[in-house]
Amino acid sequence: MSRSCKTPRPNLYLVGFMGTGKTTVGRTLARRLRMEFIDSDHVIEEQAGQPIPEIFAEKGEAHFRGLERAFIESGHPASGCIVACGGGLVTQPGMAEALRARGVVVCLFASPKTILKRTSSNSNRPLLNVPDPEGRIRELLAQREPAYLNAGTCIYTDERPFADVISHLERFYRRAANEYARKH
Ligand SMILES: Nc1ncnc2c1ncn2[C@@H]1O[C@H](COP(=O)(O)OP(=O)(O)OP(=O)(O)O)[C@@H](O)[C@H]1O
Ligand SMILES: O=C(O)C1=C[C@@H](O)[C@@H](O)[C@H](O)C1
Ligand SMILES: [Mg+2]
Repeated sequence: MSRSCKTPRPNLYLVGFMGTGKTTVGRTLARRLRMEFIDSDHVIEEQAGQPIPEIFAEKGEAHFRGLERAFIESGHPASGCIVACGGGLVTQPGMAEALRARGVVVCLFASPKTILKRTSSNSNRPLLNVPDPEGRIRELLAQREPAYLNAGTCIYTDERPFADVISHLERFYRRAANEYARKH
């Protein structure tokens, strides 16, 4: 607990596919709840001194997944944070359990069309830098869907104003944080 004994602040982990809003939603909610905001992608880039596309190109995806695992296991504070996780982080074996042991987990969802629209304006996602990004999104989403569904409570974000997603998440977190504190 990072604030007061009356206010449990377990970490909130936001997981889900690229472009579902983990970073933007997480940053805004953290400001509102006065929690620290951390983005696993940003921490990894900072520590590696390289942007993610370069890490993928020079060291490979498996190396990047190892950095994500190290970040979760020992690279961030134990409470008081909203953690936007990289899109593939929770799909690694054992990672959903590791997140649930450390806090509240919410998965943001969106349809392939929405994801395509939200990710098309930047090239910082090496897995989508391919000739047919929509096909790649569909393929990866189908592979990953079981892992996302198993990770935690899901919130659908299609056609949903940003403010709605944030208030829904805030209500859910307040309830889940109390429950988490009772159990831990
Ligand atoms: N509910 C929403 N409605 C409209 N646009 C949204 C919504 N949520 C996020 N966006 C927009 O989608 C884009 C991608 O969002 P964001 O970078 O937060 O996704 P992400 O889940 O963190 O992706 P990644 O896994 O690649 O880091 C941003 O431009 C953001 O403003
Ligand atoms: O979905 C994924 O596998 C990824 C999502 C991004 O957040 C980055 O973590 C990276 O580009 C890989
Ligand atoms: Mg992000």
